[in-house]
Amino acid sequence: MRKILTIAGSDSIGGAGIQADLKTFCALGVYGMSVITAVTAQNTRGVFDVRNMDESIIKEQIDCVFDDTDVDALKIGMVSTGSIIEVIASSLKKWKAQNIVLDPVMISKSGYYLLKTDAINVLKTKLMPLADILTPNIPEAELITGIKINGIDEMKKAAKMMVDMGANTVVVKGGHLINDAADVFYDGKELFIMPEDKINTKNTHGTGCTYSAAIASYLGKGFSEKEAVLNAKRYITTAIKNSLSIGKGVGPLGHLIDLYRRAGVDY
Ligand SMILES: Nc1ncnc2c1ncn2[C@@H]1O[C@H](COP(=O)(O)OP(=O)(O)O)[C@@H](O)[C@H]1O
Ligand SMILES: Cc1ncc(COP(=O)(O)O)c(N)n1
Repeated sequence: MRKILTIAGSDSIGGAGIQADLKTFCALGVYGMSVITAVTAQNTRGVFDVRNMDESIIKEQIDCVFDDTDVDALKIGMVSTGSIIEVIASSLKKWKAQNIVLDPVMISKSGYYLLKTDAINVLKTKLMPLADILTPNIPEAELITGIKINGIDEMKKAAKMMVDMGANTVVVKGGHLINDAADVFYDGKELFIMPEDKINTKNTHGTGCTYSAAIASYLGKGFSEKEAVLNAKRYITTAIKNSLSIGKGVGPLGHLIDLYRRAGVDY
């Protein structure tokens, strides 16, 4: 069985972060492992408090995992501060980690700053070059590149800019577009659009987390970057179509293993 690691924050309501990632790993038939960077007190209505783990326990969690077993792929989600980013970057280099997906989580759907603004530069210089695939949403791509993104043309431009800045493959996610949910893939050579209609639901808590966890799962199973992203796009679309009206706000996605089998999602 392929072994996939998530390095991310905990979400008490179970829709985003570590919890979304482990549910995705389970549904996609891979073995999930976790390094917790922060504990958030949040629900479907918002993030109410955050405690970052200290750097030493983050480093020790990473060392414990890599010292004990191979890691076929990993994803990085919420990393709040520059010093947390630095410890993760140096640990991943030390263990020669491969198949790294970086979801540059910055602001939650409810508007909470999960990454300190002064840490964006550290993320750009220390983590972006280590990642095989970077998956910013539109506001994150705007903060990384400094350009305003209103549609597909600017998503393409931003993807190219991020590759020029040292990213390897970039997927700019279009979940924040008004009437569309197309994503842009660019690996420095091939650029293509993954078209998708916008699903009419308010329950999209943890879409970015789930998508990056699915990409990591498929990379770990040995799919090419392009195939991993295309398969993950089918997974996230199915999970949003089957999202759950749990809680009083933005509800979570449906990670139901039988559902993906029935939808023909490739294991
Ligand atoms: N309402 C929706 N209908 C269909 N796909 C969506 C919808 N919302 C988000 N997505 C898709 O979910 C994935 C995550 O995107 P996004 O929501 O932009 O990420 P984030 O959670 O980081 O803001 C992308 O593939 C995006 O196109
Ligand atoms: C621990 C954690 N990680 C990531 C997100 C982003 O998810 P979303 O953009 O759906 O709020 C979150 N809310 N909480």
